[in-house]
Amino acid sequence: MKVTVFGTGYVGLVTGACLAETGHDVVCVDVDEAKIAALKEGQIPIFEPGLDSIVINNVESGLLAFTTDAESAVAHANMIFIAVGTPPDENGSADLKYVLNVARTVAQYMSRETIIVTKSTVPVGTADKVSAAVAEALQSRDVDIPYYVASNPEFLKEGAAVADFMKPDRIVVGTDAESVEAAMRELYAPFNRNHDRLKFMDVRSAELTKYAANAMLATKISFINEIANIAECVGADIEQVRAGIGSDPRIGYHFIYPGCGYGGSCFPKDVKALVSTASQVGYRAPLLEAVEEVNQAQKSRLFSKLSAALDGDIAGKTFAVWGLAFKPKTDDMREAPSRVLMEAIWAAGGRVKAFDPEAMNETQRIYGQREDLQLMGTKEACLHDADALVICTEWKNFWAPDFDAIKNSLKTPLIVDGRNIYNPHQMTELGFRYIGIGRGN
Ligand SMILES: NC(=O)c1ccc[n+]([C@@H]2O[C@H](COP(=O)([O-])OP(=O)(O)OC[C@H]3O[C@@H](n4cnc5c(N)ncnc54)[C@H](O)[C@@H]3O)[C@@H](O)[C@H]2O)c1
Ligand SMILES: O=c1ccn([C@@H]2O[C@H](COP(=O)(O)OP(=O)(O)O[C@H]3O[C@H](CO)[C@@H](O)[C@H](O)[C@H]3O)[C@@H](O)[C@H]2O)c(=O)[nH]1
Repeated sequence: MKVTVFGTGYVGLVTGACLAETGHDVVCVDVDEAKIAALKEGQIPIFEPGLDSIVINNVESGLLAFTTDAESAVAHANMIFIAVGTPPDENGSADLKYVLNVARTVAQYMSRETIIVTKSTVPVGTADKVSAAVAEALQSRDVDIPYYVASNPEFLKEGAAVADFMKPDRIVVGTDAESVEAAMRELYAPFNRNHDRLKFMDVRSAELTKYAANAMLATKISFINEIANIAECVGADIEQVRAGIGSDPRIGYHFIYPGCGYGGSCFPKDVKALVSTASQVGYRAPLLEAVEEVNQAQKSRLFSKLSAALDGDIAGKTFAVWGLAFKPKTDDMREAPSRVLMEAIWAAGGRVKAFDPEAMNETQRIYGQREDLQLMGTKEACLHDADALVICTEWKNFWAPDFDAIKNSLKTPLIVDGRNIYNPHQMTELGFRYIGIGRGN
């Protein structure tokens, strides 16, 4: 099938590349000229495992093309995906300006019956707004072209985006139109072979399903972080508690890893947006408000622990920071806990030597040159003459380091571990002062 995708970020690029990989004929369009120029050259603007090869192969085979020309992109297909950003506005609601701009652009150029599919994460009722924007633009052109607006929220995780898209747990489609259902079945047939993963529902339910999924996952994380904080106060080890509760299949092991708070471009903004949606219809959502509040506090705990371990004496000291991305296998630093930690260290007069396997360029882009931040080429290089090591992201490469070398390099053998990747007893035996999350210290 011919498909057009607006937006070449994490979702748009992965959607376009994965649809092309299964034989669809895809054009991806973006307003960012530099990004499109780079993609045309085979340069992938984000680090996402497996993405570069499917983009390059499908561009070569002619099934995937990139453009900034919206008119030709709309002419390419009568199934058009909107996969642009929905950042929070000043009230925490999702800002729909990019989504509605695309809707108007599509209406400006479309010449035949068109299915417009919202893949961006959008609040309940957005399909109606998209529909109204299209209707208005068509009216101002004085044309009457039939169109449908469907919802098809995306559930991929960064760092596993290609794998998630290729093997989805479910594909949610909100539509009331049988013809749209048939088109979506055809589009997703390659992803739907052994089990029927397609879940058709009404548009509002599809829009809410996306927020409900993210809010549920964020709730699990804030829940375990709160239990971790209680564990600290009562001298229990959250890792043993986690194993104890996760073995109950009603609870499960997924998304109950305690840490330094959830980050990324989705959970923080989507929980806030759902709280905002609820409040707009007169419902206060105290559980979701608490999920957000616990997470904010959790992100500050690494610095509090570091500062407490040094009796508040941060000024003039240097700290090795391992892991800058908000999670492993990505270079994305949006809402990353590492940023809260580093900014607190700097505010207190400390310095940072940092390493991340993929997010060094992104860190440089965000913070530029500053004399209290040194980006080091290896994790070992951060340690020399540092007053402590702080771990923000659980990259696999950090799990089994040479502990003797760490001890020899650090000025004091202090490790603050925001992801609980080491064994506290072993660390004590090795002579470290080891502070984890929810581990009785
Ligand atoms: N990042 C994720 O893991 C993820 C997963 C599921 C859902 N989502 C949702 O998907 C949406 C997109 O997220 P993302 O992370 O891919 O965003 P992103 O910021 O990485 O990319 C958005 C892209 O849209 C482009 N754009 C903006 N206006 C445009 C226009 N008028 N025409 C064409 N392109 C335009 C931007 O230039 C940018 O390249 C958001 O609603 C997000 O919540 C994200
Ligand atoms: O047990 C856990 C699991 C995750 N996290 C943190 O939670 C954040 C988000 O992680 P993850 O969900 O793996 O990454 P995202 O790429 O943000 O993906 C989420 O957000 C996407 C955008 O909406 C959705 O599509 C995905 O289904 C949803 O998992 C990261 O900071 C993780 O460190 C924890 O602290 N503990």
